[in-house]
Amino acid sequence: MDPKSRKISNATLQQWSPLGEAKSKESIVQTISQTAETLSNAFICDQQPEDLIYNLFKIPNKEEASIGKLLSLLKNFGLQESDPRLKPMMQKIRDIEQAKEEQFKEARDPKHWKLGKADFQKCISESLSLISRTLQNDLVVPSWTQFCNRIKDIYVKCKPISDGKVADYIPQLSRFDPNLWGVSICTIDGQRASWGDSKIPFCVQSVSKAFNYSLAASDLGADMVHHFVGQEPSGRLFNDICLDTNNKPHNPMVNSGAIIVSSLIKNTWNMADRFDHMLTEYRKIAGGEFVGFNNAVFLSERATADRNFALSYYMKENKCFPEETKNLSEALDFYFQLCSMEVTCETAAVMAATLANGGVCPITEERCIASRPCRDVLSLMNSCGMYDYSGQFAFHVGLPAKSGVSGLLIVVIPNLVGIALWSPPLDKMGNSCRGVAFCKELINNFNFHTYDNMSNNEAEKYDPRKRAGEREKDNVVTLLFAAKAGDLNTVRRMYMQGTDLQVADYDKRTALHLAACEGHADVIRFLLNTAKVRADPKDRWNRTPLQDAKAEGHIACIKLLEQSMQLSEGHEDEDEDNVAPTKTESQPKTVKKVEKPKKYTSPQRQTSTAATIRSTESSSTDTEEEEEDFRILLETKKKEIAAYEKSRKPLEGLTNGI
Ligand SMILES: NC(=O)CC[C@H](N)C(=O)O
Repeated sequence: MDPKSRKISNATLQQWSPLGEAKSKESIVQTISQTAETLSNAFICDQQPEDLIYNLFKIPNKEEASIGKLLSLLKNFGLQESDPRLKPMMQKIRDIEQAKEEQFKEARDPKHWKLGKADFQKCISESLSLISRTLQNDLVVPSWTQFCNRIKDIYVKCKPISDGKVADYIPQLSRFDPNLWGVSICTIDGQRASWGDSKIPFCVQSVSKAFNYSLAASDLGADMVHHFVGQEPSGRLFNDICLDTNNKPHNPMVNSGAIIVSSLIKNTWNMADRFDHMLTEYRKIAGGEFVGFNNAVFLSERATADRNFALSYYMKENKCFPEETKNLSEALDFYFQLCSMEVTCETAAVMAATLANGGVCPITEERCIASRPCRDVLSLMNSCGMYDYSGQFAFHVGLPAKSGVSGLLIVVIPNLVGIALWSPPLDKMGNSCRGVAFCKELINNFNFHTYDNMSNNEAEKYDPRKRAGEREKDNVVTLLFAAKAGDLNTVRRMYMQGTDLQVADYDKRTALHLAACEGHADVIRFLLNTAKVRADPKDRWNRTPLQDAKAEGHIACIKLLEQSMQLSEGHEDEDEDNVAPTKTESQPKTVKKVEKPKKYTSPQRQTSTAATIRSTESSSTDTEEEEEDFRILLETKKKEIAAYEKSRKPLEGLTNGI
């Protein structure tokens, strides 16, 4: 993709204008594009990436570059200063700043950190790959600001929802304010953003089931885990006392399965080491973000867990536990501890992004979950993650998700982003009401549903992965193939969606060219009469659709194109006069004699000699009557167009209708 076509947001450009002399938007974009292009081909250019980046942020007429501007650019693409991949750079900046403060005895404004070339390059050296990718706009969501604005709109739209009830069967949970509402996102490239109550800690509760299963399966293997737990949705409430037909828990996402899965984790270790192990693993999945433990919730849940004890004794009776489980209270304590792990929305988004990223944490690039368990947990989240709402969620949202009674709901868009939603009020299935509403609205706006990406999909939803040029490129490709195939419905749909039907590919070929080449008169008629495209676009070889039609001998297409070209010539005459036609002027003008087309043989467009002869012959076989009829039709249509221009009402006859 030509780097010049990569969009740099205005916000980013605004950031840069104070770089010494006021740089025009074009010159900044030019510099970034040149840098991006060179960075993407660094291996073939003589400049080192560090030099390129230094020059990009260099302050004119000074031997310094602004590291502050670099940081604000990274921020515009969603990369946080706290990102572990930027920590070495941030540490070096602080060390240099500290040394300078000591030297100059003055506090310096961090926003405009100016560093000499050696210091600047020392700072960026350990984060070079991420910085280069960002400058090449090569992150998974290139238009970050636009994407975030759309997510924020959905967050705002869901805020007034007041359905649901805060869980109270665990007393500590019931103390949360029902108005709390937080949203955080993290892409597989570590681009992050948050809205609302995203920094307030809360317990993961059943969301832990997804990560416990992932870690157990990574450690023991899927087959071992599924010797004890099934993969079928239960269709029942998350804490129902029931087993499947094999007398096993239905799946790891309901309480029965989760209790058994947690009893499989490091079950020969002592309780303290088991807990430490899981806290460490959770923190790895979270990329070092906050993961705590809420002892009050743990104690409160343990003291009110009759249902889970009853369920566990029922499973003990059915020999569901591994033989290593000797003490049911300890087994349940461990399960309750994992449910009482504390996170924030921001943490949970990184954890969800680790699942979206195939088990590798996006902000540390550390593998935390093996690939197969990551695939398996997403399958189970897709089929069982929302309890007995899972079927409807898969239908309406079509994404892997896991909910918990604290009001947390994580959603995973594989290979793109992890989303954490938190709002305590729950529906009767135990899912966050605002969270579920957000997911439905997300699918209304983005093509994230598993089956939104079918070919010939008619829904025009936003895909944040697309670069601006790619979206246009898609339209061109779709339109030209439709015109070539004579697929008028697709051409009509794209017209209805506001696509410019005059778009051309890199050979400057348009839909009209393709339709003329293939003889699709109905498509030509629609393009000319309804979409009002220019009748005479010229491709790279200076060839018009009329010449294509004649080269291929498509008579009907020739007539339509000649008629339209003459109409527009006549129209241009009127425009040239630029005066309202007076009574005498409205008299029919003599129609210019249409030049017989010259024979066309372009190296790229060798047409068969027969077709060429046919087209030349066909234009000479027109009878005088036909030409007279044609002239009369021409004059009638000219008058109708003049009247239409005045009345701006739909024109009968000429339009193809939609
Ligand atoms: N759905 C949930 O979040 C339930 C978790 C809770 N700890 C329980 O076992 O009931």
